[in-house]
Amino acid sequence: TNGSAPAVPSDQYDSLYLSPVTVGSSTLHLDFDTGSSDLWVFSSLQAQSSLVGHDYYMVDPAKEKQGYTWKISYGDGSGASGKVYADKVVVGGVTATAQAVEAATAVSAQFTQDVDTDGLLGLAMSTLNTVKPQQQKTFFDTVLKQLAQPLFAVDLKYHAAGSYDFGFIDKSKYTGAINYVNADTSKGWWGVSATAYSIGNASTSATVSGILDTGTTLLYVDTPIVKAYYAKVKGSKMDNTQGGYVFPCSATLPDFSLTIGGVKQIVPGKHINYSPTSAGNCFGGIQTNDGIGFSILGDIFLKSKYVIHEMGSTPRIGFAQQ
Ligand SMILES: Cc1c(C=O)c(-c2nnc3c4c(C[n+]5cc6c(C)n(C)c(C)c6c(Cl)n5)n(C)c(C)c4cnn23)c(C)n1C
Repeated sequence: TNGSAPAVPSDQYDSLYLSPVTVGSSTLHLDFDTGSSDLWVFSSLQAQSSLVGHDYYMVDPAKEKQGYTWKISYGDGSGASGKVYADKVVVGGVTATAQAVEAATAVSAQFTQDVDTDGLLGLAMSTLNTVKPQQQKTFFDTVLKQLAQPLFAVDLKYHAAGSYDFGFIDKSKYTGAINYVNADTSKGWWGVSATAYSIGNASTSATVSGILDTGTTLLYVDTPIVKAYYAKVKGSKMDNTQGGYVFPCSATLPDFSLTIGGVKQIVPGKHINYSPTSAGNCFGGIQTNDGIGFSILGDIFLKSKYVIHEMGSTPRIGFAQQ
């Protein structure tokens, strides 16, 4: 089988993308996250006050995996925890009959406030799943054998609805060749490395090691690269109150690229204006990875590409131009 689900921006800045998923008998809107490996949902186990505005999973005690718990924290400091159920999960017509569904008993304020997101669906390696006493499989791992091809493809778009394809490559979603590189899955993520970056049409050799992460809004790279980029943006500055580089919203932003597998993967300058700040500037889509330890190729990087994640005998990543 194969299937496709839409990926709809949750707000006008593409802060995150939401996809409809049937969990048990409810349809929830989940944030598909290639940077984590838990499928967790808002649930009837939470206080009613936490559920206002959310769709949520009505737990069925008969489906509980007794004694199983989960607890996850994310790069922005948010987190959630709860209990585990085995239930039917359907994404774009692809069905997992007994998928581990992690029902929240507690979620951090960032999630309660974001009333559109009913949970996350992890698409990294199952080795990062947080369920105890026994790690559970991601949705992709659960359905892998039934897929026509062992892959999913990510088609996030700039200020528009894209899609996630499971089990097939949709030729209508990209132009030109697909450029494949081996993925480094040793740390549980979809890891890639670049051998150069370019700002405008000036290219510089550098090793950039990072992970593809649909769950992260921005593009986080090494500080010297970030400084070199904003040196080309008139009026840009590091604004500690905003927590990153900002610039006048009227500034012209140069294109940025990372060379992966010998091919320049270009991020159009337009995509690097993330959103206006409260202080009348605009917040940059490229920010420093200080404190993270590696680069994170988030939505700002992904939304100009069609990215195939193939879990074959050797995991591979394929990049194509949208
Ligand atoms: C190391 C790292 C990250 C690693 O991932 C990261 C990050 N970047 N976007 C997100 C996340 C998101 C996406 N997300 C980003 C948002 C931004 C930038 N803004 C202003 C809002 C309102 C957002 C919402 Cl609701 N949601 N979600 C839903 C979760 C659980 C995230 C966790 N971390 N995260 C940051 C900020 N940092 C430093």
